[in-house]
Amino acid sequence: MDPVLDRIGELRVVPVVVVDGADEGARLADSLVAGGLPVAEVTLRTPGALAALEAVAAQPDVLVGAGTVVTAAQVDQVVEAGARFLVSPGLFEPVVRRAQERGVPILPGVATASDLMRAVDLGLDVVKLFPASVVGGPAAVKALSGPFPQMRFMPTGGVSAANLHDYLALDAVLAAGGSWMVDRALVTAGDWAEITRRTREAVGLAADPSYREA
Ligand SMILES: O=C(O)C(=O)C[C@H](O)[C@H](O)COP(=O)(O)O
Repeated sequence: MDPVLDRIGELRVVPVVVVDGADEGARLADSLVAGGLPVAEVTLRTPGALAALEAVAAQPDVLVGAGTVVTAAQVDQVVEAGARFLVSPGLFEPVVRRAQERGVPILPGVATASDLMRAVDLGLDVVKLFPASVVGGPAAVKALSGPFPQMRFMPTGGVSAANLHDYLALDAVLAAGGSWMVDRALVTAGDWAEITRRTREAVGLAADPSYREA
């Protein structure tokens, strides 16, 4: 597997963040490092998302990716801003192919077996399951893994501290993604301490081996 995806698999949890501008990006990076989870998927959902991405990328300890990448042009923009992995809500071939041309791993969103067939055809071995809770949660991962035993998933959408273990217990799950640690309201309120607390809690949950026995 790609070394960046391997690293995501070691970290097991990927905070999905909505941050706007370099200042929020830098503070976010510090908060995640303080919480022991040096990885972020910076979504392209704010006017200052690229500046935020660059600020996170400037923190050498943090593995930064870009989320909500929906066009091939955005692939170029985020790679140039320093993104080391890309995440897309769906599977759109021009986006996947551009990422492959740029040599940056991409996790496109899948929700059906047909999406997975296209992912396999594109040579992918890790995908995002999105929106995970809506398409069936851990049961959907299990069911979709049947015909695609080599595929690994990053369920995202509706993941929280309350259900993280249900996903991480599955062998097919590389890591789980979600915004619960970095709620947008906490960012706008400047409550970086709460972001660090939630991040640390997620790290603790991911490190707790009890879910393996469930
Ligand atoms: O737009 C994208 O590319 C995304 O990455 C979507 C996010 O993964 C989800 O919006 C996170 O879902 P929640 O954790 O339920 O907030």
